[in-house]
Amino acid sequence: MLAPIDHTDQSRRRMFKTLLWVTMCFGVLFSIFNATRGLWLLVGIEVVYTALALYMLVVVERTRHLKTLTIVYLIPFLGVMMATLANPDTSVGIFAWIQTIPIILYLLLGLRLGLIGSLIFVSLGLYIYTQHYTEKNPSDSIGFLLDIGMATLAITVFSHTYEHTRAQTEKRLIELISTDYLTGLANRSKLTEIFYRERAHALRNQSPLALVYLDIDHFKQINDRFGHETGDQALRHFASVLSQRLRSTDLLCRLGGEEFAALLPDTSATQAATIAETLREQLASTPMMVEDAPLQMTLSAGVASLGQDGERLDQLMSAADKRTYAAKRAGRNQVVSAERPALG
Ligand SMILES: Nc1nc2c(ncn2[C@@H]2O[C@H](COP(=O)(O)OP(=O)(O)OP(=O)(O)O)[C@@H](O)[C@H]2O)c(=O)[nH]1
Repeated sequence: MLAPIDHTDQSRRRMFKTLLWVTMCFGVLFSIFNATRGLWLLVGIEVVYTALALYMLVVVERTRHLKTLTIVYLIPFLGVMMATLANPDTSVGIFAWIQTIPIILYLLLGLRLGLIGSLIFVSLGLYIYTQHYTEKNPSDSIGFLLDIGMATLAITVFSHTYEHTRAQTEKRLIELISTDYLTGLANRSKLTEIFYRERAHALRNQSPLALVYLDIDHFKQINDRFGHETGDQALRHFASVLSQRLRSTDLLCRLGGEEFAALLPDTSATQAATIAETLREQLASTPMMVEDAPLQMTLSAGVASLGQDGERLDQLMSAADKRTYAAKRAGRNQVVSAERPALG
């Protein structure tokens, strides 16, 4: 049995941990450095922040609210950075750190928050710079401001483009690993993921949840008689006919070969058997055209429901599979459920 797909962004978690380690190391170094210069307020802030980074490192691995935790950490992080920039005793070279803002924000928070955060904090950093240095040495500082402003703009554009491409690629990959290439339906791994989501919803709301196994009858004969290409076409036909009859909240998926399953939220076993019966009739009355002649397909189905047949997906699959097998043995082209035994 496949485990549900974990869409938690592992790369962001890793990136956040890297930032925490970097903050801790620099926190220690800067606090020693600032202590030697007698900047005790900064030393205090850096020590507290290093301790916070250490605490976050402990919780980051198991948190389910990674984005919130990241924002909670980043706001004081950027606040400390701004306070350091604003301190007239720090050197002008400290402004080079402004360039790390877009990289950190895009990699940790994604496109929208990355852009908003970068605009706010980069502008603020450059504003602080103009307040503290332009007046002291106007000729040097304008050039420096332009250099650092342009370099930071370039880094922001690169970070934005990189994050956009990465997010698109990730979306496409998730689509690919959860879709059956032949029919375009969801595949088994998507069913696993959606089942656990729907089960949580059903348990929370005390609502029913049903699973229907659907198996094309004598599919091998289609392959043997008309060839594999037509067999593939028959699978697509099956998927298309059944999809049209189901609700948008139902999930039809191809388990493999000529076996399919439909996950029906808010549906009792009795209702699911009626729906499966409708699907059976619809398929039988919608033949596929092969070599200009109609080819009728039929299906055998087995119904299982959450609670009655178990709590886990493998238990429901096993119950539905057994009932489908009973339908096959009883002559095919029929639906079997706990209340509706095989006929024949
Ligand atoms: N064309 C095509 N055939 C496939 C695909 N996957 C599995 N098959 C074929 O599906 C057939 C399944 O045959 P069986 O398991 O005997 O099932 P059946 O002929 O439908 O018989 P019953 O289920 O007992 O009614 C096999 O011939 C497989 O080669 C596929 O992706 N495309």
